[in-house]
Amino acid sequence: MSVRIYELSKELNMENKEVMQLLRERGHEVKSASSTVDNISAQALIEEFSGAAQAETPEQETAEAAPAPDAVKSGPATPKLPPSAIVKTPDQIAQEKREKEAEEEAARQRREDERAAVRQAQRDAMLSSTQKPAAATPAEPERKSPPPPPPPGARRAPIPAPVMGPGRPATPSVNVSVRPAQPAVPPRTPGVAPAPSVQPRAAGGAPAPVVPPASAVPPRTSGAAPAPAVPPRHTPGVAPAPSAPAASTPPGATPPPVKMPASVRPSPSPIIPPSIPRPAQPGQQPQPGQQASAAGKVIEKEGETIIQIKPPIVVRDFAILLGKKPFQLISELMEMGIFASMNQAIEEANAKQIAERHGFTLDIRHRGDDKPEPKKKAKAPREDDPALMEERPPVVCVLGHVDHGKTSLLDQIRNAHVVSGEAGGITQHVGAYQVERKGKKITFLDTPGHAAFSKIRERGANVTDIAILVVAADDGFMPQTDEALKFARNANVEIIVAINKMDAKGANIDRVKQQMQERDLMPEDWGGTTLCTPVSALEGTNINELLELVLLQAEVSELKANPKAVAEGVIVESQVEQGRGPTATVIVQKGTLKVGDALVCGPHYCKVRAMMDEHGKPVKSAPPSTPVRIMGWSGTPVSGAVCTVAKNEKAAKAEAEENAQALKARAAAKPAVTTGATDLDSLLAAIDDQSSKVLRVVIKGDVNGSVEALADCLRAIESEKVKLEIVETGVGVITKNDITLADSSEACVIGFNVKQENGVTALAKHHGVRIIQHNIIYELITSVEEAMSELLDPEYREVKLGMVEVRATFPLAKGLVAGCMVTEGIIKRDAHARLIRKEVVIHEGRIGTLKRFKEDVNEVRAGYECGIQVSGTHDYKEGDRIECYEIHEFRPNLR
Ligand SMILES: Nc1nc2c(ncn2[C@@H]2O[C@H](COP(=O)(O)OP(=O)(O)OP(=O)(O)O)[C@@H](O)[C@H]2O)c(=O)[nH]1
Repeated sequence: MSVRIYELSKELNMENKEVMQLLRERGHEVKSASSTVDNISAQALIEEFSGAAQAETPEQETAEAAPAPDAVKSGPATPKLPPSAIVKTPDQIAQEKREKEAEEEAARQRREDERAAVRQAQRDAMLSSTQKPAAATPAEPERKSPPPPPPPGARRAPIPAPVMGPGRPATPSVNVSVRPAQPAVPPRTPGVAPAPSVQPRAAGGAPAPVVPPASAVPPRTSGAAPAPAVPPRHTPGVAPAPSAPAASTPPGATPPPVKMPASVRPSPSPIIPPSIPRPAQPGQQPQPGQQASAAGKVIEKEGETIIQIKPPIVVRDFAILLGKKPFQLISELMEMGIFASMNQAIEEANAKQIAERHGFTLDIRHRGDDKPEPKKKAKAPREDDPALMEERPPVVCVLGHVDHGKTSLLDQIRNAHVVSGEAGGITQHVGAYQVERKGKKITFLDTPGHAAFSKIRERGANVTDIAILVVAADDGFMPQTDEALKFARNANVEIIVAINKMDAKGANIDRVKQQMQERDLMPEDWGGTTLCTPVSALEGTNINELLELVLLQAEVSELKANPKAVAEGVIVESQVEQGRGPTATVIVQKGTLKVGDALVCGPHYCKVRAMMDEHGKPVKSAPPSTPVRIMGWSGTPVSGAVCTVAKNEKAAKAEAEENAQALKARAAAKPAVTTGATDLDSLLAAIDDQSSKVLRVVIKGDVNGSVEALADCLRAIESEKVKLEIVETGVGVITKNDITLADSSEACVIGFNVKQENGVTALAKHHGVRIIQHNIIYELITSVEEAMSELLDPEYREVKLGMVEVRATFPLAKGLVAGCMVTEGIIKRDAHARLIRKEVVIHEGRIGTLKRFKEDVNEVRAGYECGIQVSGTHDYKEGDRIECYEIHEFRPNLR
């Protein structure tokens, strides 16, 4: 219920202005005479002033109490209304209604503002209560404010307590004001006056000034005294004494819950429930692990004191965390040129700087930073878990100098006849085979011995566990034996030396052992650690002993792999097979490869269509150390590359495409060769380079490794006169496409150990493309060198044929003929001739006429006489000499 001011004025018999002034002094927000005031306040005013008014005008009361004479006259007496009753006209009611609606709207707005202010105040109070437990009561909303002191001279009625919501605790004393559940302060019950708000008492015991309405009070900030001009006595760490209430407690009112002298009052800590972590006191270094502020905390981690805080970093919160007083932080900020109030946020960089200055590490936790990490899936058992490892066959590589008997040895071991099938009697690519000895498998790699295949040999060494170094007993260590030893050592594989050809004439096993010793390969029987045995691949002597040594070494090395791991293998060789497409020989290194698996190897992928062993027999699965030939590749992967099993064919294809893109990008990123000449020398070199001849080639080979080896050999041809440029390399038969490519790039086709597709010869003839083919690598290299030198311009050299001496001259119809004696060599008709007189060449021409007696002849040898006529002259004299020679064309040397 509320009362209009003009009604109240009437009631009080006062001017509207006076009443409005009175109400404003009491903290009411009144705008006009039609503003309302709550019933209780109105009642208080009435009680306060009506007595005075009565005392001043007693007759007025009588007049009011007695019915008006007019009323008596005009009709029945109007019912006597209580003095506070107000009679309104319909217009007044309508006007009032409109005003009420406007008022309500304004009030609603005000309430929202107030609520926001209260929330802020509560937050502040919470912080300040944790920081300054005995701080003064927070600002109360307007309606809770005690009335202002009455004007001097005015009679005061007892001031009623502010209206409180049901169940709302009375304004608590000291620091518990914001904790509604504080049991020490009972809620106000109707009819019982609550304890008036306790105001901080100024030093000296003067009554605390009245707190102005909340709207007039700026939001309270932690550490700052509330609105009163005199701040409460307060020293950090010492709880300030609660001040006495401003007015004496009314009878029946609940006494303030905490009211003790400062000397005996306990420190604020007991008031703080144990569940609320004790904050750091301002100016006191916060202890790690202690929650210093609702906005953050200080923790100790790995010797570092870390402040964890959520943005925005408000000065007050930050000061608490730093163990500083807010004003100290504010002044520090000012020194940095930053002006911020306690409630303002500062930038993260500045906060970091300050934190570091005070020996803290600032950990700013942005939204989402605290999110718990997604739970990791249960760990799958590690592939390299020793418990999952199983024994696997050793992969053995046979290395050695050319013709020292590597293939013969393998041949003996597996009782096959590979040697006879090899072109030129040399191994030209890697074969992989598996043999069994005493129920245990051994995987063998047969590597080529020719120098051109050093790369393949190196690769062979890299994928093996044990290297058998074959040294011919009659030849000893040779350059490629040393090279093979280097590969084996680099690949960190165990070395077993097989001294082959022990049957051969001139075999000297001790000499080989001596050489082994020199190479730090001390044989076991000489007190060293290198396993070594003499063998004869030809006669099959000691082959079993050699296999025993391999198994012994494998046992010592404890070769194991997880057959259940994701399969992975190394490409030993790849090729394009007719009717099969690209195939690759792979040695499985871990896991078990199965038909249907999807593989990825660099830019190529494969859905394993079929797998075959070394005998061409199909196999369904290949456990570790098994060599298999795999069908289903998208291309020919590079030898030595690792292939892995992908989730499915789609994934393998996508990965391969990604790899291809990456390869392209890498190739594109390679710096372009600049031809810009910087000085005269380089300019000349550039001109020379441009004028130098180039042989472009398209290389086709039976297998990837051979093609690679051939390409390496061709690149190694050194010539300053002719350069070799490889346009394309490929595996498989020479196709029409190769011819077309060669034609468009003015290249020739080099085929190694491959056949031609039908129609290739005709197409090549048609386009004038040259095809150079051989099954033996070194012969092919020689042919390519010849083709290169053919590009060079021919050189011409004079070849002297003979010499004649002019003995006489004979006149003929066509002029003089020189009668000569051939003194050396041979004189040929049409040959070049030089007429020399007294060591001076007087004429050069050709032998036009050559006669023996009267007959024309083609040639006359030394010791015979002849008649010669040199074209273009008849000037012959006795004693002249005629030199006869030919001009021959020569192919210049490549180097
Ligand atoms: N006397 C004798 N001759 C052997 C023995 N082993 C191999 N040979 C001969 O040595 C020659 C070369 O044998 P290969 O097995 O082709 O030698 P390789 O080391 O495999 O040669 P590349 O394949 O070119 O690397 C052949 O003529 C063999 O007959 C042996 O134990 N005793």
